[in-house]
Amino acid sequence: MRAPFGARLAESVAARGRLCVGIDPHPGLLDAWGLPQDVSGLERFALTCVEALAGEISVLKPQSAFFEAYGSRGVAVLERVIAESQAAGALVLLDVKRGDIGSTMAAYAAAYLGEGSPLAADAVTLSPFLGFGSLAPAIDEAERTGRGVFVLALTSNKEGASVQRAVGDGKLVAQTVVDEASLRNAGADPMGSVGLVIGATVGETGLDLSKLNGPILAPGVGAQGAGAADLDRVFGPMAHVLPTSSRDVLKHGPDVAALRTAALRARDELAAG
Ligand SMILES: O=C(O)c1cc(=O)[nH]c(=O)n1[C@@H]1O[C@H](COP(=O)(O)O)[C@@H](O)[C@H]1O
Repeated sequence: MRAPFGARLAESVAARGRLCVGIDPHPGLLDAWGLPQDVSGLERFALTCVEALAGEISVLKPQSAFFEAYGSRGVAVLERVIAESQAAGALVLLDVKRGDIGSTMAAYAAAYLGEGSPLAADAVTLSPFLGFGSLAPAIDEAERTGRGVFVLALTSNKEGASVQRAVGDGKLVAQTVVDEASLRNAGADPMGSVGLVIGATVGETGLDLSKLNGPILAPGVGAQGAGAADLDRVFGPMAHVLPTSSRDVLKHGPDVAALRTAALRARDELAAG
């Protein structure tokens, strides 16, 4: 039986440092790497990332859409990315941003978090905007299988604020997401397995994160403009913040050594102060 995701993440970050690298095979990056825009190019791109990063970086985050764009053969590449990254010791956070009514959410949970599913990762990204409670089947399944979830709270894009900073029941919608996640994580040691996504670009969060007891994925560093100073400004000395960067690291490929060096440099620059 797998240990809970929160414990596995804490252990991985202690050993490998706090950085998640996104595997986002943008068509423009395939071009820049001199690869064809077909399944063979996708496969070469993604497996080069795994070779360069999976033995060193604590979390890899493949973005599902870039694989789905190539149909079933692209999804087969995603399955290999998940399996080979895990075999090399990295945790895999599958970025699918799912959210649905509870009965179908259970089907997504089986696909991405269920034991024996070829697409099961260590954790997935979820969207709570059908109501946090609609995510219960996925959170329950993650808890059953030692996996985790990262729920969108304050996203890095500027359009997110119109929904996430809206006030309902006297508090920010994003605070409701924080509070629900905190309830699920209460009492877990060293932390729970229900993470949040809060962009490093969001400035003052206006959120009380003191009871979260879970990890925070912080996208927006690098290509979206945020850096180490922004992480400090947004999160202060909070524990369990996991910055994530995709294009700013990936642009250093296709050379395996150069890609690895760029990732390690980003990890060191973004290390907790
Ligand atoms: O959930 C995410 O990963 C995510 C949430 C968010 O608020 N903002 C955000 O950029 N992301 C993802 O993080 C990655 C950022 O990529 P770069 O901008 O190239 O570093 C993309 O895969 C986004 O989909």
